Amino acid sequence: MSQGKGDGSRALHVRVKTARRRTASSTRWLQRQLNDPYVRRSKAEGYRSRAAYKLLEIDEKHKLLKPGQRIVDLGAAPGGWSQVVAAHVGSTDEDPKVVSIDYLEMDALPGVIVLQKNFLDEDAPAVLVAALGGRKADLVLSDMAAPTTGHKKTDHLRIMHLCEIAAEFARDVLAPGGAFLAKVFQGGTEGTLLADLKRDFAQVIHVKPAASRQDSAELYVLARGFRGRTDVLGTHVEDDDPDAP
Ligand SMILES: C[S@@+](CC[C@H](N)C(=O)[O-])C[C@H]1O[C@@H](n2cnc3c(N)ncnc32)[C@H](O)[C@@H]1O
Repeated sequence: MSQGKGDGSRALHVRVKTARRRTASSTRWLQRQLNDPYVRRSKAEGYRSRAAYKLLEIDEKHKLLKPGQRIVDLGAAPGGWSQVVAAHVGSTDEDPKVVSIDYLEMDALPGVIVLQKNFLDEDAPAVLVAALGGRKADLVLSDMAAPTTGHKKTDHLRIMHLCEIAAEFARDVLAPGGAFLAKVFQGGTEGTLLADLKRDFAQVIHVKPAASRQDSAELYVLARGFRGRTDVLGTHVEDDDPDAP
């Protein structure tokens, strides 16, 4: 059946309204960027993202970063956190100590092995371990966030899923005493994830740096003092286990 004149003009009206809403939202976003002191600071200080200040603040308070550490940065693009950690640990191209992964393209950074790959790919952990040269890491960072859908429950579930997989990976690659810092959502980690972190790390806390927008539901879980790998029964696995990475 052919579309009536009324239907056509209604469709056009909806399209105009949608376009106006999109323009208004990009204008609001642009305005927020222009007014954001962390965006201005990152441009002035040469950081690729305002996110760099979240890690700098967490480190200032909790003293996470030390020279010589090996670090994995999950969800690294555009590279603010990688810049911060590479400088702190003294990573160089000759002896790279930082491995970063993102499914988005990320410009090269001195002292950082940059992998363009989806962390959820089945072979991603093996690729990361190979990039570490088979050595253990001292710190696993995850600032991974899937694009938001606007549906709070879906966004919460997606970010917590990324955190769970990141925590599983951290257990496999961290040296005893190592730490895990990951983005979570609103109420923070709970249930099995929190219980598992508390079992495997000496200290688990949630932190919200000032650079994290106050109106955002973002929060970070910081787990320190990794006790070493455990098997499915919760028994500790020795480090020289031939199956260990
Ligand atoms: C908030 S940004 C990270 C910002 C970064 N920490 C910085 O300082 O520049 C989140 C990143 O997570 C990445 N990401 C989300 N899911 C991912 C996945 N499954 N695998 C790899 N990267 C992912 C996104 O592409 C995005 O670049």
